[in-house]
Order: sequence, then structure tokens, then C-alpha cells
Amino acid sequence: MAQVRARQQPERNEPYEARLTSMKIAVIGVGLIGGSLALCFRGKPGLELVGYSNRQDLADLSVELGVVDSATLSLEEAVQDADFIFLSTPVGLLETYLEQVHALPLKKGCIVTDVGSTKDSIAAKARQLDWEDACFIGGHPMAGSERSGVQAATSLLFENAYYVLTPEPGTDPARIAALTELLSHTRAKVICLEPGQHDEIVGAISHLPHIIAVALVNQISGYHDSNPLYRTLAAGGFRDITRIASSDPVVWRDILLNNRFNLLKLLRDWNVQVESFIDQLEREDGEGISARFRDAGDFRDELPERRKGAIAKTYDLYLDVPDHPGIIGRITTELGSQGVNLSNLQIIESREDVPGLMRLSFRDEIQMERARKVLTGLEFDVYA
Ligand SMILES: NC(=O)C1=CN([C@@H]2O[C@H](COP(=O)(O)OP(=O)(O)OC[C@H]3O[C@@H](n4cnc5c(N)ncnc54)[C@H](O)[C@@H]3O)[C@@H](O)[C@H]2O)C=CC1
Ligand SMILES: O=C(O)C(=O)Cc1ccc(O)cc1
Repeated sequence: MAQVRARQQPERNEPYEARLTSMKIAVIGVGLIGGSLALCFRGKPGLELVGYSNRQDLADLSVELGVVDSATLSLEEAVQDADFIFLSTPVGLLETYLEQVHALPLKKGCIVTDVGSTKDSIAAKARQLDWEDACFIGGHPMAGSERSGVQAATSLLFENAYYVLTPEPGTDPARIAALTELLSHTRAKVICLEPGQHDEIVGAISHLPHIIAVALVNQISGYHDSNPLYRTLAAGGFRDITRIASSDPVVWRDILLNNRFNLLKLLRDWNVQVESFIDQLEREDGEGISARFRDAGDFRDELPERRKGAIAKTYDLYLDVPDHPGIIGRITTELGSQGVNLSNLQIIESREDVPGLMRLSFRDEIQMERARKVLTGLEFDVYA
């Protein structure tokens, strides 16, 4: 396993920009989020990335993939002399790691932060600890994906997303500025919120949708057990609103349990919505139903543009493809010859008696629209 490299100590009175040329960043738990942050920082002048893992194979993988400069199974070694420490494990482990890191010798001025999807309980834990010359500032990058693990890490994950910080009223503004400046490498927009308010809002716009997606998929899966046509016919709308149901079970178990008090209220409010639909259908209240769609459309149309909300936008096209050899090659060749960059391709359903559904993913809207034009020209039925 690679060792943490020796590095120069910054002078205490150097301006922040100068210190940027020699800083150690420790990432505790190098998965999707920790790894993506590491990739944002890695290779920037003077920044050294050290990953801590609890498994040798994962430590090795994080170095092999070029996500961190070095990796260690020793928490003490990882945090020793670190200027910034990012706690990036599932929420259920964050408070324990916070206590363990706090108990270790930390560099003067070290900023400890986390990336957990909930903020209130870790802020409360941090408040109980005496940080002396170090400090804790809670954080939550409001972008992610249904994928997990270091293999899914990408430096583009946070671009244009919000990155919430939850400093205490007494946190030194210079420390907040230092963390914000480091986070500029993510190209996310940093905002500060009070931890309780964060959990209420994020519970509603991220955690509740994950519950609804999972409940919906499991409901349909139950019907599918008695008739496989449910999955075969599952179309765009179902796919659109259930992508996040494929999220990591451990990560989401921890988030939901941690934010359970907000979620219990949110689910009761959700029940009111469901009951109201039941009532409108029983009364055949067409006007009431249309009004709800109109209201929802108005609100949704005002949502921030692509990738600025908690649920990152994907640039996917779907097309029905006949199940015959060579079709994938033809599509990729045509796109390649027209200079379209395809970032992923997936056959979702492939059986002899039905056309296959192909999903083509692109990095941005421009590539997606170029592909749409090429494929429509080839007389494929293309839909987003
Ligand atoms: N998944 C998402 O879209 C987002 C997740 N978050 C937050 O980021 C944090 C990490 O989530 P992901 O990166 O998605 O999960 P992940 O599963 O990709 O990464 C978690 C990492 O923690 C490591 N880990 C697990 N148990 C450990 C232990 N006992 N000791 C040390 N390391 C351990 C895993 O090996 C893995 O590298 C969570 O707190 C989550 O709430 C924040 C924003 C978005
Ligand atoms: O996959 C998606 O679109 C998400 O919902 C991303 C996400 C997941 C967890 C977070 O705490 C923040 C953002």
C-alpha cells in the first residue's frame, strides 16, 4: 500500500492562497462522494490527497483508480498533519468517526468537515467536543447519484450543484472562507444553512422522494410477481421517477433513520396527498384533478435548471431497437462518426419477441441533442 508522502509544513502567517500550495486533505471513506471530492482536488497544485479505508482492497483500489495519492488503514496516519479532513462514510458512522478523529492529534487550524445527507445530529455531536485549535464545519454536497463506491466517483459530480455548509454562529468566518475556497474546485455553489433547517428541507426534497420511489417500485414489483408484463411495459414515466430507488441500501437506511422525525411528518403530509387523490377519484372530480396537475406543473417549471437541485439531471435518450446482431455497433459508429460523445449505453430489455429498449447517456444537453438528430435521421424512434 502506498505510504503518505512527506510534505512541507505551511507557515502560520502565510495567506490562504500561499498555503494552497502545500496542503494535505484526508478523506475518510473514499466512496462515491468522498472519491468525487478527492478527484476534484487531486492534481491541483500543492494539494495532497490521502484516503482512509477500513479495508485493504478498497484502499488499494482508491490508489489504483487515481482517486487519491495514497491510502492507509490507519486513521491516525490519515489525519496526521491534515489541513482538511472530509468524513465521507455512511451517516450512521459519521458521529463515531468524528469522535475518533477528534481524539487524535490534529494539526493546528485543521478543518474537519463531513458530507452526510443529514446535518442536525452531527452538528450536535460536534458541539459537545472541545476543538481547541481545530474546528468542525458540517457540509453536504447536494448532488449524487444512485450509484455508490469509489468506482462511481467523478470530478464532475458537483458542478453547478449546491454545497450546503452548516457552520455554528461562532465559527470563525476565516475558516468558513478557507473551506469555501477549497470547495471552489468542485464548481458547486456554497451556501450556509442552519442544520435543523437543512434537515427539514432536504428531508422534503430528497429523502421523501427516495421513499416514494422505493415504495412505488416495490408496489409494482408485487404486481409483476403475478404478471411479468408489468416490467416489460414499464415506460418512461415510471423509469423517470424511480431511478433513485436503485440507491445504496446502507447509505439510505442511515439517512432515513437519522432524519426520521422530519420524515414521519413528511409522510403524514404525503398521506394527505394520497387520500385527497382517492377522494377526487371516488367523486370523479375531474376539475380538481386537472387543477392539481396545473399547480404541480407551474411549480415544477420554476425549478432551477439542470443539475441545480438535489436530484441531478441526466441526459438520456431512449430508443426501441430491433433485437438483431450489429445494431449496437451501427448506432455507436454513426454517433462516433458525427462526433457525438456517448458516455454510457445500456440495453434495458432484450427479448426476441419485443424490441429492446436502449438507453444512451450523454454528458450534456448539447451532445444529447446532437445524438437525437443523428438517430432521428436514421429513422429510430427516439424519446427522452
Ligand atoms: N449517494 C449520494 O448521492 C450522496 C451521499 N451523500 C452522503 O455521502 C456519504 C457517503 O455516501 P456515498 O459516497 O454515496 O456512499 P458510498 O457507499 O459510495 O461510500 C461510502 C464509503 O464509506 C466506506 N465505509 C463504509 N463503512 C466504513 C467503515 N466502517 N469505516 C470506514 N469506511 C467505511 C465505504 O467503503 C465507502 O468507500 C453519506 O453520508 C451520504 O449521506 C451526500 C450527497 C449525495
Ligand atoms: O440521485 C439523485 O438524483 C439524488 O437524489 C442525489 C442526492 C442523494 C443524496 C443527497 O444527500 C443529495 C443528493
